[in-house]
Amino acid sequence: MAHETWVFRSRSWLPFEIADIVAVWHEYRIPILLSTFTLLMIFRTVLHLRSPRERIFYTPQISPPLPTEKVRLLDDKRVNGEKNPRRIVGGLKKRKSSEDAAQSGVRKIQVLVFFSSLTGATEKTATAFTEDLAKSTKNLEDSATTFPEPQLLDLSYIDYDDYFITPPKGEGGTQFFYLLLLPTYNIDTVLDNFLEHLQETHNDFRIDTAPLSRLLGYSVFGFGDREGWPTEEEGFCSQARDVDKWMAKLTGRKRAFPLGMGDSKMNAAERLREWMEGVGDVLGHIARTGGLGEGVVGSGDAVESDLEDLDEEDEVLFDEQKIAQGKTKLQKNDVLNDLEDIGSTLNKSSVDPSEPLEVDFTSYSKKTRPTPPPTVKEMVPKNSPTYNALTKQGYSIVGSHSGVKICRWTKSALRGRGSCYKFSFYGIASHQCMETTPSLSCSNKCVFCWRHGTNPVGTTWRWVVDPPDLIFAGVKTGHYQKIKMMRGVPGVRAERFAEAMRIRHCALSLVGEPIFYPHINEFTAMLHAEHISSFLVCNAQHPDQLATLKPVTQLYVSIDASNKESLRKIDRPLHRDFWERFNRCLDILRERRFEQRTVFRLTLVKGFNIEDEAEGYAALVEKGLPCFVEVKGVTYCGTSSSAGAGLTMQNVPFYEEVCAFVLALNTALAKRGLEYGIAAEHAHSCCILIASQRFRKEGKWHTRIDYERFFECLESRQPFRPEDYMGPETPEWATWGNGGFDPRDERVFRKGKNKVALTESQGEVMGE
Ligand SMILES: Cc1cc2nc3c(=O)[nH]c(=O)nc-3n(C[C@H](O)[C@H](O)[C@H](O)COP(=O)(O)O)c2cc1C
Ligand code: SF4
Repeated sequence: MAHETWVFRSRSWLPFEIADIVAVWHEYRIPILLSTFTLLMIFRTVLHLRSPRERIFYTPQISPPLPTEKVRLLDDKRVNGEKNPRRIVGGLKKRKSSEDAAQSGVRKIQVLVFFSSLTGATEKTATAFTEDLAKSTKNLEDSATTFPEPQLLDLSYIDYDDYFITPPKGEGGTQFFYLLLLPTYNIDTVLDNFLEHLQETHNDFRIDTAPLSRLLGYSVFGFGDREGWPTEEEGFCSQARDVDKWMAKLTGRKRAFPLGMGDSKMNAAERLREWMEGVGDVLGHIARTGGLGEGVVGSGDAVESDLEDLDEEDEVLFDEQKIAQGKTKLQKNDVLNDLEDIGSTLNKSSVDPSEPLEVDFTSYSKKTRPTPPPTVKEMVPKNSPTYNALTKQGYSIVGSHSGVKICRWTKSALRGRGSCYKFSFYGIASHQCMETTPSLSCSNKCVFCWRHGTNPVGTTWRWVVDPPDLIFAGVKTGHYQKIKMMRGVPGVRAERFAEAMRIRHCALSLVGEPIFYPHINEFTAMLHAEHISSFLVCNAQHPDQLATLKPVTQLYVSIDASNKESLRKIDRPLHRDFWERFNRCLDILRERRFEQRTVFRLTLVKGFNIEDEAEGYAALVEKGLPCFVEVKGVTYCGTSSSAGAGLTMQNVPFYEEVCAFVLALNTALAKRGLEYGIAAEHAHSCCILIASQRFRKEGKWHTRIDYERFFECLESRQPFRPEDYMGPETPEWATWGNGGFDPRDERVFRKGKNKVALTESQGEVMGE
């Protein structure tokens, strides 16, 4: 009854009956339920997509920094080097990104110094190091960048997952930079676990192979003991080297500075100081630019033979842009294309028609002499094929007619793999040598010239002349830039890298003819003012310029043949009076032999200038009386131009053939009563040195140079003789009969080369 009353009452004010609703529900409930469910799903999806995604790994916030002691107390799980199960935790967490920092306009760079120590030496050093670092990073701060105090973290106490699976999440978009100071132990220590962790992380298929790529960079310094482990092969600093390798992989090759290594009983403090300076420079660069900067495998040298030695995984590429673009190895190789290939890609028809034609003003009659072009143009304009070809080959073009490039020996020396023959003969450390030219143009087209086809030729200067200070500053910048690019290359030694940041020698011989440049004397004066020695090579075709050249440390003329016909065939000179010019240059050299060290450089090409020419060369030596005669086998480069000149591998002499020639020349010189002798050799680059007896004292050769003495002599403004800056005795290993390879360096044979078919020297490509 009560129910009826309620129904009745409802009826009185509702517009429809409840029974109707029930009926509707029964009829439409399935579509209603389905549409409600669909709407809910859409709503949920929209919400999900709009909220920021988070990676599944959890790592704690790291700011404010935890002192080492606290870290130790919080986590003593690893005290005995025990390995804990890997923790991978899921969950949605909003992460602060580095964009926050960008938004606030201030970049925060947190340096974390990791160390490990068993007997306490590394811990002590790392503590002092971190304190010093705190001071030096403060000096790098400006309104746009701050460096929170570097943190010192003991690898025995931290949880690796917090730092070595992904970088920690810093507050306010803090970015991280890792430094690792590590001893090496050939017994089981925490470092074995650490290395295992790095390796596992790299190989874990659930994790990105480079999960630490968000780091700004990293660098490792190793402590070892050379007394027990004298060489790297025997285990010197082996664990630091391994960590360095794994970190390269995990960070996506962000080795910010080369691995440093120090002998804790001998030189660790000094090596660490150099390494710290280098790391400081890199941090400064990051503070200024936000990144590690440009860099490619090697230096971009077209003759990048070293590349073959690099494990592909070890290659280092700093250029973030390139990484972002995902450049393939193929593309990179394309950039580093071989000189040879580039030479051939520059087909003859690609000569820039806008460039003035070569004109030999010296040999036209007045009547037929064409009028010179009215406007003075640039020798190598930026939009010319020559510019593109040269830059592709790894040259940095400075101004409009100068170039700089680091040679393969410079790179080899940076990696402790030997310097060029000039170290054996004259004490030039290749990693401190800059190869450059103030004139990319030349007046010969030598058959063996591997730059032929890409460099401009001409007999007179008819281009814009750049001021010497512009060239000097530009080539130094270009050289240092290329050295810096090497800092992430595996095997580069920190101490050599640090030394390389001070140029001590300049080889003016790269390509073209340096004395062609009208201000060559001002340019060499600038080198000397900075105590950079000068080795200048000229092609014996510009006697007037040679006559006015001021003393350089060592003056070369290229002697590519012993007679006129042979010279025409091999040098293919543009000057019609080339033989007269050549002879005048020899006369000038003879006059100069008591003012500076003079050198004949002979490049032997089998089938062109070796056979039966020893006598002819002896006659030339008698004419020029150089202090030294460098004899070198030609290097085959396989360019289309050399092939076009009929040059093949058959024209490359074996080292034994070069030795036989040198013996014949030595005999021919003795027959003429000339006082010379075979002083030194560098079999590795197929090069032998004949020296005047003026450079022999008490039965020992003194072919090396006292560079500081040279500058003293120069600065005294008094006349001086080459003997005045004669250096110490030529080292035993460099003298004739001993091969000439510095025993302190590691000898590396190029992979895939058939050592039976090629001599070492044939397999190597000379830097110049
Ligand atoms: C048992 C033992 C093994 C070592 N093994 C190596 C080694 O394989 N290679 C190396 O270069 N140094 C080796 N060392 C030298 C240490 O790495 C070096 O003394 C280091 O400075 C020690 O640092 P720490 O005092 O921080 O532990 C070894 C030293 C010891 C005591
Ligand atoms: S090859 Fe030439 S440029 Fe290279 S290190 Fe030797 S002298 Fe210097």
